[in-house]
Amino acid sequence: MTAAKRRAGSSSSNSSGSSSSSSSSSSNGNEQQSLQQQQQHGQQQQQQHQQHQQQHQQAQPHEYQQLLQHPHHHHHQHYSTNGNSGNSNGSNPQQYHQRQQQHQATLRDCSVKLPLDILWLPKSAMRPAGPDASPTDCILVVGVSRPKLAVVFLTVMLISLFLTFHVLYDSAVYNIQAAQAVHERHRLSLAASASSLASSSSSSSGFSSSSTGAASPNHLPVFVKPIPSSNQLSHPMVFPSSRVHFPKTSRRLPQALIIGVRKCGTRALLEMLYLHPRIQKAGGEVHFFDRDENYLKGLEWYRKKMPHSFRGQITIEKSPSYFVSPEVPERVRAMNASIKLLLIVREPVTRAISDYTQLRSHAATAILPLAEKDPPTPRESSGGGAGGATATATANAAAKMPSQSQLYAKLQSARGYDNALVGGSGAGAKETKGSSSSARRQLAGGGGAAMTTTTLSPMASAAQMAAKSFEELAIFPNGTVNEAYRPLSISMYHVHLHRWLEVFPREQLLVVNGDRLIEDPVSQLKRIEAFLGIEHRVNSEHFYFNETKGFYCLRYDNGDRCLRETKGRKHPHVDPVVVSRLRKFFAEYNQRFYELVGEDLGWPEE
Ligand SMILES: Nc1ncnc2c1ncn2[C@@H]1O[C@H](COP(=O)(O)OS(=O)(=O)O)[C@@H](OP(=O)(O)O)[C@H]1O
Repeated sequence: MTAAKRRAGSSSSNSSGSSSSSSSSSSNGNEQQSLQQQQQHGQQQQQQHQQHQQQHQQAQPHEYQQLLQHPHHHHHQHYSTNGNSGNSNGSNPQQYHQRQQQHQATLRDCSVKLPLDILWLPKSAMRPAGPDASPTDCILVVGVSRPKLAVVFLTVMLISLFLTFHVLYDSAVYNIQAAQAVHERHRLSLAASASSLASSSSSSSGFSSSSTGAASPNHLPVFVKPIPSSNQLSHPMVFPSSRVHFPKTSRRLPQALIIGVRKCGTRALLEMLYLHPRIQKAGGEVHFFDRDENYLKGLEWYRKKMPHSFRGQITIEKSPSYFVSPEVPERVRAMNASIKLLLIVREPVTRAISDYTQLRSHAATAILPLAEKDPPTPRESSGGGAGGATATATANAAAKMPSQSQLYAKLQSARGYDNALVGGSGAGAKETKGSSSSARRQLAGGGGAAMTTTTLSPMASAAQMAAKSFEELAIFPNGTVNEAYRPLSISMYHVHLHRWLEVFPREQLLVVNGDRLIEDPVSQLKRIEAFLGIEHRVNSEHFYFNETKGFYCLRYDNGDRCLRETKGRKHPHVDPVVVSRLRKFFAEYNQRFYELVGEDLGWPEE
C-alpha cells in the first residue's frame, strides 16, 4: 500500500515536471511555435503512453484479467510488481516468486485487520485507453472487505458528527437564552425600581436588599435580584458559577404549586426553595387557575408565563388564592394529576391579623392620592365617580403620583381579595365578577348582622377600611365572631383543604408550618426537599438573621437579600381579649384541620 502511494507520488511529480518543461518552452518561442511544440509534445506523450500500455499488457496480461475478475487479489500483485518489477525482472524468478508470496501473505494479514482496502490503479485499467488518456491518470478504488464493520464504522462517525453539531447548536441557543435572561432581569430591575418610587404596594413581592447597607427599617429599597455584571451572573440556577451547565432550557408547566395560604409565608417559601439548584420559580403570581379570564387563555398561555428551566429542574408557581378558590383543584388536576402541592399555614389568628394589616395598608395607599385628586371618569374606573375629591393638588404632585386608574385597580384588588371568596355566605363563598357591593361590605366590616347595604364610593370604602380596627371588623358589637369577615374565613383551613383532598390524594400535598419557617427555615426546607424528591442542598449557610427586619434573610453567592418591606410588616396591636376570643373560636376548626392533615400543629386555643 505504501509503495503504491509512493508510486502515485512519483507519477504525479513526473507529470508536473513535464508540464513545467512545456511552460518553459512556451515562454521561449512565439505563440504558434509553442502551440506546435505543445501539440508535438502531446502526441509524443500519447505515443509513449500507448507503447507503455502495450508493453505493460504484454508483460503482465494476466494481471488485468485478474483485476477485472478479482480486484483484491490483483491489487496485491499489482503492488508487488510495480514496487519491485525493475529488480525482480532482472533477478532469479524463484526468488521473485518467493518475495511475491511473502508480500501477499503480509498484505493478506493487513486486509484481514482493516475493513477497507484502498487500491491505487491507472485509470486505463478501468476503461479502454483513449487518445486523451495519460499514464499519470489514476483512479482510487475503495473496496469494502468487511461491509458490516464498515457500516458500524461509518455509523459511529455519522453519530459523532451529529453530536458535535448538536452540542454546538445547543451552546449557541444557551448563549442566546442567557443573554435574553440578563436583558429581562435588567428590565425587571428597572421596572421594580420605578414602581418602588411610585408606591410601596406588595402585589407580587420580591426582595429588599440588605447588601446595599443603607436600608432603613421603615424604607427598605425594593430589590429584584441585582443586575448582573458581564462576568458575574446572579441567577443561582441559570448561571451557576460552580454548577453543571445543561445545554437545553425550555418553559415547562409547573411540576409543583404553592397553593397558599395567603400571608403565611408563600413568598418566603418560594424564594427559599429557589436557593436550590433544582428549582425554578415563576416570578409573579400568575393566577391561572383561579381567574377565569386567565384560565380561558389555555395551558400554552400559562406555560409561557413559566421561567426557562433545564431538564431535571422543578418549576414552581405560587398563587396563594388557589387554596380558597373552589374551582381550582379540579383545574389543577386537569393539567397534571400527579402535581405536588405545597400548602403553607400559620396560626390562624396571626394570619388573619397579617391579612388585615395588608388590606389596611392597601386601602391607606389608595386613599391618600384619591383624596387629593378629582374622582376618575367612568372610563377610568368601574368603581363609580362619587367622592370628596378636591381640586387642590398641584400639577407637580399629581405628576409624581400613580394614575387614577392605577390607584383604583389597586383598591379593587384590595377589595377583590385576589378574586377569592368574600362576605356574607361564609368560608366557601366565591366572589362573582362585578359584585362590588359585596366587596364594599367586606371593606366595611363583612357580612352578618352588622352588614351595611349602603353603596359607598371607592374612596369612602377605602376610608372605612383604613379607619376600622381589626377588633371592630372581627367581632360584632354583641361579641360574636364575624365569620364572614374574610381574613377570618380564609383562616378556616379545613373548609378549603377539604375540597383539595377530594381531588388529590393526601400524599401529594405537603403542609408546611409557616411559623416554623420564620424561626427555622432549614428544617422546613429539608422536609420540602424530601417531598419534592430533590437532594438536600439548602442549609444554614444560605441564611442569616437580620436584626433590623426581625426575619431570616437569604444569602447568595453575590450578596445578601431580605424579602421586601411588605413581608414582615409590623402588625397593629390587637386587644388580647379579642385574640383570645378568636383563638377559642378557631380551636374547633383547627382540630378538624389537624385531622385532615394527620398532624397536630399545636396552635394555641386561647
Ligand atoms: N424570611 C421572611 N422574611 C419576611 N417575611 C417572612 C419570612 N418568612 C416568613 N415570612 C412571613 O411571610 C408573610 C407574608 O406571607 P406571604 O408571602 O404569603 O404574603 S402574600 O399572601 O403573598 O401577600 C409575612 O407576614 P407579615 O409578617 O404579616 O408581613 C411574614 O411573616
